[in-house]
Amino acid sequence: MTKATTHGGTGTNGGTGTTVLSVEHVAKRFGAVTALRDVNLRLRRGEVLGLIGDNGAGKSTLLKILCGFHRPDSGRIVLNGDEVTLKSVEHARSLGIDAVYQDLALVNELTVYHNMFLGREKVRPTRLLNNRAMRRVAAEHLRDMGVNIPSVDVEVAKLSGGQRQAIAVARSVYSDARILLLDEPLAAMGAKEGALILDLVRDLKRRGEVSIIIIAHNYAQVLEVCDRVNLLQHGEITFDKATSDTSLQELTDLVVAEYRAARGG
Ligand SMILES: Nc1ncnc2c1ncn2[C@@H]1O[C@H](COP(=O)(O)OP(=O)(O)OP(=O)(O)O)[C@@H](O)[C@H]1O
Repeated sequence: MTKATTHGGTGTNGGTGTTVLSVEHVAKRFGAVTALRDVNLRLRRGEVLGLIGDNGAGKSTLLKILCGFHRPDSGRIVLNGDEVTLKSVEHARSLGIDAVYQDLALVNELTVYHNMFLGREKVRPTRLLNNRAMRRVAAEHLRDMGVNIPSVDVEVAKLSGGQRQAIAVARSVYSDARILLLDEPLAAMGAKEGALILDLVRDLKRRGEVSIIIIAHNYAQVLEVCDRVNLLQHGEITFDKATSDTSLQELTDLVVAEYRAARGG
């Protein structure tokens, strides 16, 4: 397939956003497996970037590099104009990059408000907050973000997958995350739950403070919520367009072409 990568092109998210994060020639191998060959990607301020690609294309590996979990073998990561070496998940978080995974790292047995503060003490000291204050702050923040849950006193285990996901996203935003990485946030969710997350992403987009990379397999949802879409194929970004310049048909055709090429047809 012809590469259509146009990094830094216009026509995305108004075309004016400052680049907050760039990935330059990033490669990563796991033993004999080359997960990422030569990835180049840009994320602009306030932008929602959809990352699509077949199973095993390297999407999760890329996100894990960006959240400090994996180190790239080569290449550069530039954050707000400065090259950074992300040493750990905590380090990336301290720089404002936070990932929300399917398993979410919420503690099911704890209440919503405890979870809101869990493990985030380094970012925003909460030692001085007593339980009552934590409940109040958590409730205010969730309300402010439009996350509707019955009460911050309920155990996370009692909430739906969509509500749990929303709390994990709200927690990242509360911890001052400026770049959110969402790995298949809509997978295994019903239409109603998925809509909750899509609404939350739209709301964050409206505020314009947070930039988001979202891995998704449902192209219709990608087109609905993202400003731009990048396709990762065999460890490289091979397609980069504003969602307004592409279509469900084009994205589907790309993936079908890849499938046919892999089958030798
Ligand atoms: N920790 C690891 N050790 C060895 N190989 C790995 C590891 N993580 C990923 N890989 C391999 O790297 C390649 C890319 O995997 P990755 O999970 O990044 O793909 P993906 O695009 O997220 O796929 P999916 O959509 O199925 O989640 C695959 O071949 C995978 O088996």
